[in-house]
Amino acid sequence: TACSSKYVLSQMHPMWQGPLAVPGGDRQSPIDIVVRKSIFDSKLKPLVTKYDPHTCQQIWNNGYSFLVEYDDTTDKSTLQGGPLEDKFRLCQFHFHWGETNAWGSEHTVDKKLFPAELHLVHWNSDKYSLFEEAVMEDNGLAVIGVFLKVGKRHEGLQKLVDALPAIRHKDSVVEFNRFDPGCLLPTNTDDYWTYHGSLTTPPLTESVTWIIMKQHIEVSHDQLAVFRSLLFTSAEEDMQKSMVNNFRVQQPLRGRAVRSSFS
Ligand SMILES: NS(=O)(=O)c1nnc(N(Cc2cn(-c3ccccc3)nn2)Cc2cn([C@@H]3O[C@H](CO)[C@@H](O)[C@H](O)[C@H]3O)nn2)s1
Ligand SMILES: [Zn+2]
Repeated sequence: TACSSKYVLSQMHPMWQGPLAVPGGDRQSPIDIVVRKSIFDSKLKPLVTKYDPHTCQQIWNNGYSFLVEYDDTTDKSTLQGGPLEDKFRLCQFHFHWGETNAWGSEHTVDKKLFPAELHLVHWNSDKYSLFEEAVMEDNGLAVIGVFLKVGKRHEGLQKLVDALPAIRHKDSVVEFNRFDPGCLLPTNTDDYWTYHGSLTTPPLTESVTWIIMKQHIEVSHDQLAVFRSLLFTSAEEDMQKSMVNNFRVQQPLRGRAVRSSFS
């Protein structure tokens, strides 16, 4: 019977059927970026990222995505500049993707969907001493979003892709070191959109300065297919569900301005 064989279903994870909008939330993410309504701000500076590959610690499947976690006990891997006043520490990066290449990103540009989106999560280490503190504050977090397109193979990503079979199930972890997240940024990091929003997974706190790169990166069809071989479910569960469509539905702009660093 179905319950005895471990067959794989690709379906919306209950989490994403969760709160469509946080009650009273007026700066929720993700959003559609309407290019012609974005406002050029000449005061926006280039991003300054200083990532130390040695602070990379582990890669794990948290049941929503897979996270590459960094040692954020010192200012070794940081982000500053751009729209930011303070220095922010990298704590992790992860991705969101679809079950096909037709969709998967959380943000869109003039409604254009991308097959996947990378998020590099940082917290304000000038003002707070722990992620848990920063995540509750207006200016606590900064997340860089990078769109992925299907094209040529991404050599830097392959090391990460090769580690995924070891973390197929929820809560599996493997040691992962010496990975430079800078290799996942596009060549041009001067052109971006920025707006004030929220985490796109619970607790959905409205503490994120979003920095969405205008330039995408390319990964191969096969590399994305390995993302889809991950499972939402743990090894013990009977019904294995493939980890796909792990993106949140888009949220109302509520009058927020989206600024661009380029005209
Ligand atoms: N789609 S996205 O908008 O970008 C993101 N969506 N969620 C993200 N994270 C998960 C998360 C955890 N918490 C949280 C809030 C209050 C108390 C405890 C945890 N909020 N968001 C970001 C994230 C943080 N972490 C790790 O959380 C630990 C505390 O649980 C902390 O000690 C580590 O330093 C840090 O790395 N993992 N993920 S991002
Ligand atoms: Zn994310």
